[in-house]
Amino acid sequence: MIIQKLSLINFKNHSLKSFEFSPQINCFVGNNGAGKTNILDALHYLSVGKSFLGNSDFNSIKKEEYFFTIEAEIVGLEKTDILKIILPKEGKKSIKKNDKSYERLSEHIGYLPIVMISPYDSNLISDSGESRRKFLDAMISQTDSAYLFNLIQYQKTLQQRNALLKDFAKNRYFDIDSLEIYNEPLSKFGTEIFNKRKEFLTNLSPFVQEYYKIISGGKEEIKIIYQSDLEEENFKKLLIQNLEKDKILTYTSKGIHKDDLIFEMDNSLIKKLGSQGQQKSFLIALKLSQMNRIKNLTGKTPVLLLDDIFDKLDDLRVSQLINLVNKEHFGQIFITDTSKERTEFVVKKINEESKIFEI
Ligand SMILES: Nc1ncnc2c1ncn2[C@@H]1O[C@H](COP(=O)(O)OP(=O)(O)OP(=O)(O)O)[C@@H](O)[C@H]1O
Repeated sequence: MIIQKLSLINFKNHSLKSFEFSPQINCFVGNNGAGKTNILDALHYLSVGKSFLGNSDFNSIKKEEYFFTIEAEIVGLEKTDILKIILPKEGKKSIKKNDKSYERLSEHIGYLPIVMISPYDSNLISDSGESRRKFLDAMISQTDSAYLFNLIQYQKTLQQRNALLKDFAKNRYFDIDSLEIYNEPLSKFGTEIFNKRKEFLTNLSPFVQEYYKIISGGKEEIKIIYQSDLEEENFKKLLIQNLEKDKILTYTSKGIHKDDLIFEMDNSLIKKLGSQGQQKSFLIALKLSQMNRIKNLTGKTPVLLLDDIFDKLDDLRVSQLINLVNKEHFGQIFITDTSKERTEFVVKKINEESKIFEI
């Protein structure tokens, strides 16, 4: 899919802006705070109907205005569609394709896949396991609706089991039978999620390693390790073995809601030993692998958004990344950078049609 045209009205700091894009490389250059990332965020809205920052939609309406619109012409293999997102300050957000509203946002997901690489990704390395689980879940759900269903059911059941454990503690009472009602569905949904996560990471890891090797020029080796309670024992047994502990803690202490991903570089934690450039290279490799996976599973090449991509990368890594983009034909790409000269220099090396927009 190619984003051919984009018009913004009152979106963040942009009152009125229109662009006609190259089907290959598009760069936004300008000073800090000019609104380059905001344009990428508008493209992110077109893909999933919300900001990549996870903020409330109302923060995206330009200050002191009453609505925003994002309108785009999307060229597919067979036809061109008009996508329009309108958010009034008082009212509901609407997403329309060719003037027809979607009933549910989920019907739109997958129409225009986008992969974004941004400085905010560093949270994936530095934050708690929850952000890595969210990232993992988002990656798998993009192409697997059954996974999303299992995840929602698991979370509901977990909440109910935890509420019961709290209720027992509050009322100084315990009834094993009513607690065990939740063990069966929890282990069923949990085990399916565990198997999918394991399979997903087994398939993804070699790509991340390969991309990292290319970007770093073979300097370091990275590894992704999936850490789960279910590696040691089956889920039903775990729930039984940890019953006394759960009663004291008043929550379910074992399960896939405690899973984590360990990112290693040369057998040490990237979080501890990786420099900013090495961490960034790892995140780029991870996201490019995600992109590759979406492409293989859906047949659609995601649009690639590279926010502040050259910051913290040395010249070798920048040129390796460019070679990679050249070789793998990543489809339509949007890049932001503060330096026009650097962008022009980099773009010249890429063997594709490009446009540079000064913001
Ligand atoms: N709702 C809004 N209304 C008006 N301005 C906004 C709104 N939301 C964000 N902004 C402004 O947008 C600017 C940030 O834009 P953005 O992050 O796109 O900058 P950038 O060009 O990517 O900068 P950098 O080079 O520093 O990454 C800030 O000045 C911020 O105040």
